[in-house]
Amino acid sequence: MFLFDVLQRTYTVVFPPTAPKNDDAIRIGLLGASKIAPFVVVNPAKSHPDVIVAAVAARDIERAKKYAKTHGIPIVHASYQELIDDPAIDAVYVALPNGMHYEWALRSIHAGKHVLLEKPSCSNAIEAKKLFNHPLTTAKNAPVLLEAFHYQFHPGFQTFLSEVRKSPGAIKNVRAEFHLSPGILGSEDIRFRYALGGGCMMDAGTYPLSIARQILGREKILEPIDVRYRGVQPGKDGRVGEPQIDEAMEATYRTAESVNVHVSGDLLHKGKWPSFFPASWTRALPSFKWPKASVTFEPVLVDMPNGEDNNSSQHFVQRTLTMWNPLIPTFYHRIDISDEHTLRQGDHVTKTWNETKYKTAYNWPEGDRRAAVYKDWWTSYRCQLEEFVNRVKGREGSGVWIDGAESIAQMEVIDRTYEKAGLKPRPTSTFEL
Ligand SMILES: NC(=O)C1=CN([C@@H]2O[C@H](COP(=O)(O)OP(=O)(O)OC[C@H]3O[C@@H](n4cnc5c(N)ncnc54)[C@H](OP(=O)(O)O)[C@@H]3O)[C@@H](O)[C@H]2O)C=CC1
Ligand SMILES: O=C1OC[C@@H](O)[C@H](O)[C@H]1O
Repeated sequence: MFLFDVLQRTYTVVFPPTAPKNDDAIRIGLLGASKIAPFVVVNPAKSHPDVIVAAVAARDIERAKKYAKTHGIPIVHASYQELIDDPAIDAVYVALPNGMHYEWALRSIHAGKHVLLEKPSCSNAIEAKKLFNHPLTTAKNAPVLLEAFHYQFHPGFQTFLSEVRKSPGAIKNVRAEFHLSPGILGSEDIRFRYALGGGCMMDAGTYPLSIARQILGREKILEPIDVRYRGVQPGKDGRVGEPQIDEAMEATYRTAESVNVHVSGDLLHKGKWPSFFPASWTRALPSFKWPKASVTFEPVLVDMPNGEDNNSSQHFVQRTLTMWNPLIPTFYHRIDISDEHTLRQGDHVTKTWNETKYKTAYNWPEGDRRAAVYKDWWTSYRCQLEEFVNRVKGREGSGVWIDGAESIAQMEVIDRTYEKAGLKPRPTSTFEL
């Protein structure tokens, strides 16, 4: 049954049912013939009655035409500006290099288009403040602007968060990681270019950081206390080796409440094989790791369990919550709720045992109004598109949203992390409007 469900969800993700389009469907244009747009917008739009992917623009018109043909997009524009000036377009998806997000999001809002903006929202916090606090963005009837942290829109991550909120004890440690295996990114990839806003903390690392901040609550300030990175070795795997680029990064933060936060990202995860293989064999071999987030709480004193009624004993429970695969949850994810029980007499531990419950959430809980709308096979991108459209249309939506203050706060931590590492925050665009 388990394997059948995985295969069925996966099949439906790849071949989604196509919805007939409503007359007032939102017409989205793609800025850039990017690799990611088919996953984030083109495929999810097929099953959405209120979205039509109407146009694409690329720097090279021939490339745009080819892309349009592959993905069945009717209009091709010769430049990004031409697309955002097209009155037939209501919204744009900005999947340009990070260093171009600020300028093209602002230009699009200026042209009155709603914007789905790839993460990270900008190159740094200076840009993020300018974008999200711009009078064009904050005006009463301003277009919708959303940083595309897709994983937050999936019921699986929201279920994990609600487990965090209802767990006993204060949060003690948070750990989150996302490591990409080699072979996914080419040597010329935008992620290895400083001028384009590249680096691991701007890419794979931005997710675990965002997840940790979601777990803690956005008002918590993360102060980096130890940041290490692996730079790109020039010439290695054909990469240019820019000195400001972090190919991998590990950062430890502390909050004012003394919570320890550990975030780890890698654009080229290699060599982490079981120790019975000699390290000299495996050092250069690609390795795979599931994206993961975990939270450990302080132990709390609870009632004695039945049958252990000893007045001089105390019963403590310490919880650890783990979410496996918060980033691509539709195929498979799991939430482990693990309670470590300890009976103590004074300083003496008399008994310990562990209880673990497992949860998954491919949809909202049964009976919840949202469960009637969402489908188990919806990817986090499809969920995100649903909420973007709900906002544009002024509908109620799931309640999950990422506002400008959140996007700014995320960029502020990224900047502080680079500074602590001894690297420069990513460069600020000179574009003004
Ligand atoms: N939400 C998610 O899961 C993911 C999000 N992303 C984000 O999406 C964005 C794009 O990533 P991805 O699709 O992987 O990247 P691509 O390299 O495939 O796309 C980037 C696009 O930017 C355009 N571009 C404009 N100027 C430049 C330039 N100087 N150098 C290179 N490209 C340029 C290109 O457009 P043109 O077609 O005009 O040549 C290209 O299509 C990034 O912000 C990334 O962080 C990426 C992957 C996953
Ligand atoms: O989801 C993702 O996976 C691969 C990354 O490089 C990318 O930018 C990210 O959004």
